[in-house]
Amino acid sequence: MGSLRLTENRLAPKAETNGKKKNVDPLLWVSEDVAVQSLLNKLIRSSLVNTTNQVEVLQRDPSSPLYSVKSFEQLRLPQNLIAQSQSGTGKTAAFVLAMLSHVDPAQTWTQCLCVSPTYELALQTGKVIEQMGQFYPEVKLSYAIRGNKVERGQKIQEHIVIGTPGTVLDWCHKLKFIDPKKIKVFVLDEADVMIATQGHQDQSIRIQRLLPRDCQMLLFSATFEDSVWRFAERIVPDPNIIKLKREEETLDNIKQYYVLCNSKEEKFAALCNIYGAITIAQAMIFCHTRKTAGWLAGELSREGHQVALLSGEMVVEQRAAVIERFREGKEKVLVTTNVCARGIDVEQVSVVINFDLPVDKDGNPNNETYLHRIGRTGRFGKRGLAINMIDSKHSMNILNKIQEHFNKKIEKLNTDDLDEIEKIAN
Ligand SMILES: Nc1ncnc2c1ncn2[C@@H]1O[C@H](COP(=O)(O)OP(=O)(O)OP(=O)(O)O)[C@@H](O)[C@H]1O
Repeated sequence: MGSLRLTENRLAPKAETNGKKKNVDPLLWVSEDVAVQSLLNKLIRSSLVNTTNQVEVLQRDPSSPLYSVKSFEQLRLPQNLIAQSQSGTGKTAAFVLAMLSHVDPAQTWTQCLCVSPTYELALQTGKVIEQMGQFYPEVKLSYAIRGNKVERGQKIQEHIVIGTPGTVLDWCHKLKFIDPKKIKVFVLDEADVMIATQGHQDQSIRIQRLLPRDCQMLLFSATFEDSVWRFAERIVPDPNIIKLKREEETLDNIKQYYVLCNSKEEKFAALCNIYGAITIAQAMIFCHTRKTAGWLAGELSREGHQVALLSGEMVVEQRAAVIERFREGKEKVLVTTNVCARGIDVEQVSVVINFDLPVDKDGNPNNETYLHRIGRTGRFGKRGLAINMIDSKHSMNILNKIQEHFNKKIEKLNTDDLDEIEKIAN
């Protein structure tokens, strides 16, 4: 039968059945009881039932969805989720699967929307949707990104649309390529930056307001500042929450070091010193401004090192081409700004260098960006190395604050000891 009797006292295991002794695992009983109670609570909270009696009646009715369910999850109701998980742990696969499992390929309109903060990330996530979707060939995907032209007056027939917030909003609202009322799943990737950045926030919320009330909302990121959590919980109705403790945010497989220098030039000399060691695999070097990134890439090239430069002022197609070359291993070192700090997944990156530490517009440490930057290495359990270059008392202070924030020691590294660096980089 499989139905549950929710009013029974299930805390006390029955010791006998038909007069015979039965071995009962008390833990199983307790956990079943918790599940039953949780199911009842959630059904009442969701206004699906009002009383325990009503549940009992429904559970006796074979035509009711409650007839055989043992948990709330088995009802397969769309559940909203705000989920935090460390960098490189597979959040993309999780939300791609959620989208694929909700698509009805017989309906030729967009049913799932995924919004990413950058063009590069939208392309990368689109590739994952294509790869995972190859086992579901009827499901079609479209990219709502700059440059992807759709004829006016048309409706998008693809089931899943991935894009950047401005273009997704245009497609749903101004251009009406998508009917937002038919969306079943809405994903905000890198949700904290989508919420914390003013422009992205306006666009994301305007998209969300166009969606039907029962649309499932999934918000994912490796980091959520406290104020962003509060905001996310306000905009997502009745969310399930997966939250990391602060000390769980940093990954032990990424070893963190700092190098002490006195100036930008000394940092450059130290970088040249370790260049051979860090290019055993691939490396990403982060700078605070486009100007520094351009300068550093130029200086490294003059020293005879082959590097690629990716920064925000390049047109998006150029940026996508640079990432592609880096992903294919044609370039070993990528000098970049925060435009690449989040989400970019290149398995072979074994070293991340913060040529400048990440700071916000007031010069305070940007802990979230630090975590995302170093998370470009150590993907899915691999080992990684993060090196922070310090050139002043001020930057040492910032590093100390980052250490305190994550409660994680960042060790001093001697750049003359190449053997040590090679050992770590390997
Ligand atoms: N179940 C799995 N088995 C093996 N590899 C996996 C699995 N799930 C994900 N991966 C791989 O792990 C890598 C990291 O995954 P992904 O990019 O989704 O991480 P993420 O959690 O979104 O990270 P970030 O916070 O940096 O965006 C990818 O290369 C992906 O292919």
